[in-house]
Amino acid sequence: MKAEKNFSPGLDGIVAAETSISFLDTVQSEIVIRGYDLIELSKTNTYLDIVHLLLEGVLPTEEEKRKIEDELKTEYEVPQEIFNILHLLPQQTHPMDGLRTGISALAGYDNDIDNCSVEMNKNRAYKLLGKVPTIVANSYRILNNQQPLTPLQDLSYSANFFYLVTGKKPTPLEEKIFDTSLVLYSEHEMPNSTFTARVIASTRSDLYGALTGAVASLKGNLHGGANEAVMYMLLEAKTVAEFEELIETKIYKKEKIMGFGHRVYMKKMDPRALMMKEALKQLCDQKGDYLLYEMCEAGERVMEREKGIYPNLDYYAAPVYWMLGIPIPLYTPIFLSSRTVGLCAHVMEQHANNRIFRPRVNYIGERNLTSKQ
Ligand SMILES: CC(=O)SCCNC(=O)CCNC(=O)[C@H](O)C(C)(C)COP(=O)(O)OP(=O)(O)OC[C@H]1O[C@@H](n2cnc3c(N)ncnc32)[C@H](O)[C@@H]1OP(=O)(O)O
Ligand SMILES: O=C([O-])CC(=O)C(=O)O
Repeated sequence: MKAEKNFSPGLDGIVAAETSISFLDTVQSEIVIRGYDLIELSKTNTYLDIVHLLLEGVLPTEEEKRKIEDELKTEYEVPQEIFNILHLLPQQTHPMDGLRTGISALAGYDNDIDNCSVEMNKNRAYKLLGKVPTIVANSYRILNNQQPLTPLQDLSYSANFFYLVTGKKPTPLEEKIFDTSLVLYSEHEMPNSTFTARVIASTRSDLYGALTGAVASLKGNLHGGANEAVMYMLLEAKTVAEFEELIETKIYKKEKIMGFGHRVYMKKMDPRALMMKEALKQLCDQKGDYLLYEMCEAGERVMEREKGIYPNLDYYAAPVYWMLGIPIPLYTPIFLSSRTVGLCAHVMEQHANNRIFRPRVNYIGERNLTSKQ
């Protein structure tokens, strides 16, 4: 049957929204975030600057930054009932599913949930930015029979998050690199999870529901779940030669290599990956151990030679998180936590200028059947 409607599998190349939040400009090689280049921002600004930029539309003054940090600190605490729910989950539950459950349950604490005004959603976004790191870390701890950790008020936002996921206070270098990873993960135009959140929001459903859907989307290893998959793949090899062989075998078997490829960057390197590669180098310099760095570079060379495909952010974020001492099942939840701000900005924008998403299909099934014998 001839297709009657425009159809692009995976919505490849289809424009799904008008936005003033972000844009991947592949011609000028720029990740535009409210007018700024994300890569430049990651060199000079912190995650809280990006939070202010995404939610308020402008970079903050020093005083505004202090104010949002103070405000976020008042939101670190999570209702005990959320932890009680997490305690009821089977131990094999992935922390990403614990996080999905936790964010979903927070909806019940909102007394004005049907109010989707920009101001209300912005207040919710700040509350979520305070609570999500606490839920991320403690869902992992609870599911691993460890006592939940209490956030430390005397640390910066990112240092406290680092403390929650590792159980130790970061050195200045560790804090800087962890914060940079949060900046790089904060927002990226219209990936599957953001699209999911906007589709849910477009029915006038609430921010918690939109985020819950986005968590489920981001968990998949074609998307955010790739950072954990990359680390498991790296751990399969003990030497550079073994890692090269592993990648070659996977290519031979026509398997997807985690941490490579991207719908928008296609055959170019994700510029965020380069920033994390530099961070990995710094961590290796400090430790005097370059094995992971050399394995990653070797993997890059094999993929360039055999497939002409380059790393995305997850490829280098994974070994960076490993070197920082973060448990692997927390890599994707950390990505989601950082992306919370971008997702909230998109839900706010969708609610403020909404039309329900309702696409059509090319029907390729049967017609004119009859139930009568
Ligand atoms: C931060 C992030 O969320 S970034 C994404 C993280 N995800 C991953 O790293 C998972 C691995 N990568 C992939 O699966 C893909 O590159 C995606 C999902 C990111 C993009 O998918 P799409 O845009 O649909 O590209 P698609 O999967 O069609 O790939 C196009 C071609 O490149 C190949 N290809 C793409 N990525 C890879 C890869 N990682 N390993 C091997 N081959 C690949 C495909 O096999 C396909 O080849 P073919 O045309 O010969 O069949
Ligand atoms: O843009 C995408 O499709 C995936 C991605 O890199 C991200 O969400 O950071």
